[in-house]
Amino acid sequence: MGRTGVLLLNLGGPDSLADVRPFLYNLFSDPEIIRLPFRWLQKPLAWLIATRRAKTSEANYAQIGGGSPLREITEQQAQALQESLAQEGVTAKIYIGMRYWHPFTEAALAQIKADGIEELVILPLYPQFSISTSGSSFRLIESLWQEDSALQKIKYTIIPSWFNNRGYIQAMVALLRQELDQLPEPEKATIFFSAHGVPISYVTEEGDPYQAEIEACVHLIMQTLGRSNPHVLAYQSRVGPVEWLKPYTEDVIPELAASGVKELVVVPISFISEHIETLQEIDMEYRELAEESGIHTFRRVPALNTHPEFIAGLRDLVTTALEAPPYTFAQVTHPRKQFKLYPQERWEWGMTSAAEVWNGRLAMIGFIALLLELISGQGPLHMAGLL
Ligand SMILES: C=CC1=C(C)c2cc3[nH]c(cc4nc(cc5[nH]c(cc1n2)c(C)c5CCC(=O)O)C(CCC(=O)O)=C4C)c(C)c3C=C
Ligand SMILES: [Fe+2]
Repeated sequence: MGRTGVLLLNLGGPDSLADVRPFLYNLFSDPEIIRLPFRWLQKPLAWLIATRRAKTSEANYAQIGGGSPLREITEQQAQALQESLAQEGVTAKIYIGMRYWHPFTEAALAQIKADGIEELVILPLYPQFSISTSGSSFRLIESLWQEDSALQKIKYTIIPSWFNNRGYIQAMVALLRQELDQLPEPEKATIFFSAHGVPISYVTEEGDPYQAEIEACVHLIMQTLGRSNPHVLAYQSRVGPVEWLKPYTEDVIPELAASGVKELVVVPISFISEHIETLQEIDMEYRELAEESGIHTFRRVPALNTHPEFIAGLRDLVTTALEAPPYTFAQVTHPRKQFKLYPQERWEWGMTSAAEVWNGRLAMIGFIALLLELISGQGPLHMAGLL
């Protein structure tokens, strides 16, 4: 076996409050996060949204100590994974590639080349695949691969998602059980699975398997738990005006309270590390909402971080991937329809479906603007003397 490396992928988070705005700019510059018909619009719009959002986002990060703990926790996970692999006789160097903040994926790949890695396992730290997370990182790595002959010499394999991994499920269940058992009547509490949302169009139009993998994961956790607690699944962290996967966490909490639920145990389902969406959004915002709505017990299952069963699960994923035939970028396709899940459909001139949609939207905007101008008697066409 040649020199082996494992590349852990994650989203990244600001290390300090000063990093929040540039981090948001990087995030919104990604076409997998905001989809626009014209590439040239992406950066100016990213700048605008990052600038508008920075204040709220900074205040949220200030509430959790002034930055994201994601980098530190990921480093601990990398260390634990390296040790666990070594115990199984596998010598591997672990690299961290964040998508939107340090240590960036580009820097990790440069180090992988410098270290002369010959065999690489690419492991996203997202249990469920989404075009917006693992897909975005795969797209970036594939494009870097295509333009670099040194990278092309590395034998690589991808693990697209691992929501059904044994160690992961068992660790989730162990933590959930621990939390339930601290209640006077553990079997009565409602288990509330809260997943990070994505725009619904990713699932319905682009074929993102994210929702199906989240639902399958919830099913596996409940099956392994083997208890009859009532449970619900909802989606949190919505950004922007478009419709996201439903139901929304902030709607379901008061609905449950209104139906008489008094005890909630929240399971953050799409996150394996503590970060802003667990420490601030769930622990502060949703807790307050729950208490205001009349829920008297609100507990949150901790994120996995370096839970030993979870790390053992990651180790098994790596060792299995090293033994199996390589799984390549080209194989990350829609589970049933066999089209590639990333890169997203790019804007193409001509009679494409994207062109039809955008022509339709622009025509509607133009029609409404004309109508408003005719009703109000004011507007650019009047100014130009055309009306
Ligand atoms: C499964 C995990 C995640 C999915 C799916 C996801 C999609 C997604 N996220 C945004 C917008 C934001 N995400 C932000 C931070 C953030 N998101 C995830 C995970 C998923 N995102 C992580 C791990 C983090 C980092 C958290 C940290 O501790 O720093 C942010 C910034 C924070 C904030 O201002 O709220 C934004 C914005 C979109 C639009 C999206 C799908 C299209
Ligand atoms: Fe996010």
